[in-house]
Amino acid sequence: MCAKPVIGIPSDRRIVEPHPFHMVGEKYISAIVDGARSLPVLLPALGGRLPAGELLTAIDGLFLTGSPSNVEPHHYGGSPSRSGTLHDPARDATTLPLIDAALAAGMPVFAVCRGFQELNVVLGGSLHPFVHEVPGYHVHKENPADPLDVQYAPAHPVKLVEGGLLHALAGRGSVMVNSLHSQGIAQLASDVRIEALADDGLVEAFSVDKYNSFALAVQWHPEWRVTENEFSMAMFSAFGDACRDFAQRHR
Ligand SMILES: N[C@@H](CCC(=O)NCCCC(=O)O)C(=O)O
Repeated sequence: MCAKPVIGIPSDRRIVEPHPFHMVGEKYISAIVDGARSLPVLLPALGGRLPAGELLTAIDGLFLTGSPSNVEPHHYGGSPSRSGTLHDPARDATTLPLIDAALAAGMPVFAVCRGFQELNVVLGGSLHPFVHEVPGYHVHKENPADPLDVQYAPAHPVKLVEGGLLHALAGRGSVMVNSLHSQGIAQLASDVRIEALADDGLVEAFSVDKYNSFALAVQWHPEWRVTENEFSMAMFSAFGDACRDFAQRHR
């Protein structure tokens, strides 16, 4: 039986008074175990203290999670954030170079929510910090006062673009997705394939073909109760298979 691929999950750096911790939400870890059928390895948010090339030698795939923190706007030429915006510079300093190196190495990459936004920034795109304040766009963020089951419940449909990976995995042209984000794509990166659009026209998923590997980013949260959602399981299973193939070719 072939060994399971090892999938790196970069951590957030958060202060649990008075100490800094590096952490990943359990639902992301579970989705790699149960959906991708792979071994999750949490990567510390140490930035340049652990060069991206070194980290990549230990993994067969890269999974970028969501986070309440925003990518700092200086990474995409954006205006300074409003005061009180939560940032995580240690995560930015870790994930942005790591994504670039993983793509260049042809390593499979799967990105969710903040991870979706990071991938767009790495590939030259930009973000709206408050997409609901942009004329024409709907409110895409959750109500944090709601119970988690409500926050992560299906919130709006997305149109899956025919000929794309998600359309093939879903076997249909539209799915309902959850929605827990304030930021959204302003300028979509170049050389990517739009995979899904919200009914207000916001890009909700894209893939990257030019590196001849699995590189998929979605704005919603397929990790939420992954085993209960056939489409989510199909995404994580396809990602795990791509990582398995990468491991066999590179280990
Ligand atoms: N901060 C960004 C990204 C939002 C995001 O990832 N939300 C999920 C946080 C909780 C979780 O990990 O599920 C934005 O506001 O757009």
